[in-house]
Amino acid sequence: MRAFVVRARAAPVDSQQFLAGIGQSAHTEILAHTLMNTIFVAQSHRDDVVVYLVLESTNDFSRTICFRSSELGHIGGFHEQNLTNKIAKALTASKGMDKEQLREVEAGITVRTVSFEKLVQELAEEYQLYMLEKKGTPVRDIEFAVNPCFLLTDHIPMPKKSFNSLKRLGTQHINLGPKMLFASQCVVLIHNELDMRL
Ligand SMILES: C[S@@+](CC[C@H](N)C(=O)[O-])C[C@H]1O[C@@H](n2cnc3c(N)ncnc32)[C@H](O)[C@@H]1O
Repeated sequence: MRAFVVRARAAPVDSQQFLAGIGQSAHTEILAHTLMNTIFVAQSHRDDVVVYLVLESTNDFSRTICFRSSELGHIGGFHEQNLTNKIAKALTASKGMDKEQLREVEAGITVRTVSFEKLVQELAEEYQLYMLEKKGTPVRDIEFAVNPCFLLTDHIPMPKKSFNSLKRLGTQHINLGPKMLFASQCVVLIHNELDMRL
């Protein structure tokens, strides 16, 4: 299984604010673009992918929306509006949830009030964590674990204090080349790198 976690520090957990953030300083469209490129390929979708979107602009709890590609029903297309609406639907479903609760949204989509830190602690039990980072080891020198989990951010960098906890979880750092890329571009390169090694 390939897992991807996008830590969206600027993304509001209120569905209306989330939608209003498209093309604005919150750049919530990043989540739709990354979701598209992690799950979909031409005329099909990958069936071995789990994507966690962690939205952190909140007055109560972060919202972690999970998409399991193998369980998704017909989700109505991969265009940005459809994907942002799926995210907004999950946020609406999460209204009023207490800490660390989970709700089913629709087939293959759940929402949890769980923080990034807690999520990666859980994932580290099942996956080898890889943080996408300009200062990391060149991707072609990395020997990937069977179950890799890739950690990315939106346009706001990972806070320094997360580096220590990620280090304790054995996180490796990966560089994808000299250009600073969008998260949605990183996931394409990662998939390709893994596909080429199959
Ligand atoms: C637009 S970048 C984030 C930019 C952010 N201002 C920063 O300085 O980290 C989105 C995500 O892609 C990752 N990323 C972008 N280019 C990369 C590269 N060449 N190698 C590895 N990760 C990269 C970043 O680490 C981040 O997780």
